[in-house]
Amino acid sequence: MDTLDFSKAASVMDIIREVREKGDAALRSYSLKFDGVETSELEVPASEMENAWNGLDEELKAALLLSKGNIEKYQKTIMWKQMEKSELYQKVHALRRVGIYVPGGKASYPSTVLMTAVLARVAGVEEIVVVTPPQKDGINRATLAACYISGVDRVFQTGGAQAVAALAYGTETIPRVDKIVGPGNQYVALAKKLVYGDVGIDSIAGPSEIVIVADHTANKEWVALDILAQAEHDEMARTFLISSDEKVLSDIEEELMKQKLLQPRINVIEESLANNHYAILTSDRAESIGIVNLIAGEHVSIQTADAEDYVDNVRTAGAIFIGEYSPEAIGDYSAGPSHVLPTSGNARFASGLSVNDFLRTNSVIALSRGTFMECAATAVAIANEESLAAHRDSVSKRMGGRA
Ligand SMILES: NC(=O)c1ccc[n+]([C@@H]2O[C@H](COP(=O)([O-])OP(=O)(O)OC[C@H]3O[C@@H](n4cnc5c(N)ncnc54)[C@H](O)[C@@H]3O)[C@@H](O)[C@H]2O)c1
Ligand SMILES: N[C@H](CO)Cc1c[nH]c[nH+]1
Ligand SMILES: [Zn+2]
Repeated sequence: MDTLDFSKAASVMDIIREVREKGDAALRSYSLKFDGVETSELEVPASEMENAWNGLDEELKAALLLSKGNIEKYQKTIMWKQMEKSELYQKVHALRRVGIYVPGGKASYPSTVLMTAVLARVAGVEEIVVVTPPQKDGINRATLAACYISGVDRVFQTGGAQAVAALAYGTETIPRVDKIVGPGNQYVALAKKLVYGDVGIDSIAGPSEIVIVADHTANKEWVALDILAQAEHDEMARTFLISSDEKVLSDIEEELMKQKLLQPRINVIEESLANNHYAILTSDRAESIGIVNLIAGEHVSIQTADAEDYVDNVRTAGAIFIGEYSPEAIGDYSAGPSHVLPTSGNARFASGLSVNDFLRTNSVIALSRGTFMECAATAVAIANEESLAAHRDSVSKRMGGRA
């Protein structure tokens, strides 16, 4: 399901062009325009990261460290391994410099720092640069503290499409990176799409989404809160509730209307629910699974008696949360896998961010004469078919060996 708003693409293109032409001056002027903040200094001094960490209360410090530990543990288990050298093998390299977009428009996201920078560190990236929107009272303390414990090298206060352009092309102050990762709103997502090719990107991780399948065994209050937890991110956040039981749908919808009134971010929630919430009645389990796969949502949460059975059938999801004790919010903060996940149907072809996004590979071809001879005649035949005589001769001359 395509949900990027392309009517914004022209203005995003203008922003990118302006940053390429005017560099830091353009960043300052956009910060004033979109964030209402004067940014005479674009870089946050490294000492502020350490000070922020030292000033954090002990409970939050412990929480961030535990989350970091779980992220590291999980990412180490899934990291590509270096193959043994042989005649044909694949070599794994860490990227040299990466840029991380940490959102900061409607909320602060220290968790996103952990869910991105820790992965880059595990991969062995040499330099990690963070960009995040400027704030009137300075960058959020917990975000800076998370940068400190995650091993971020430099933090710049600039957000939106302009920050993505700065990372893609470099400015006087912000270094050009090899790859940009991290989630953001529509402007960020469109900018990443536009600069791709000049720089690597992870995937389009835009406004949050959840697809919940529930049956009569689901706890309606918990499900309602799971819906609200995504709706509170953004007016554009999309939430889907699927059930083959009409009463389950109506009970949960009723609970949702009650629960939303207790939420401090009610304004964002109401707009998100009004425009982007769907309650879908299906005829049976098979139809529910079909719809889940069609939506290809960022998060799929299964809260049914037979939740385990869904794992093999749900093929398109950023991440799958099985059972009532795997709420999506636990994945946002502390389970281990990154919460940076593909949105807008991108789960049809993209995966969630992992340590392997910070690696690249190249194949190595180091043939002995014997192995060369095994494939030489094939190469000559195909080169002839392609009428590429120099290719043919490059192989055939070697077939006779050195004089
Ligand atoms: N998919 C994921 O993995 C994931 C994870 C965390 C957050 N998110 C999503 O990230 C998003 C964060 O959005 P946010 O808005 O809070 O922060 P953000 O940092 O993504 O966007 C804020 C920036 O948007 C730019 N902007 C705002 N209005 C603009 C305009 N009219 N024209 C041009 N630029 C404009 C400004 O530069 C501002 O600094 C949410 O949609 C949330 O759901 C997704
Ligand atoms: N649910 C978001 C991804 O869509 C990630 C997040 C960060 N903090 C809270 N939630
Ligand atoms: Zn969330």
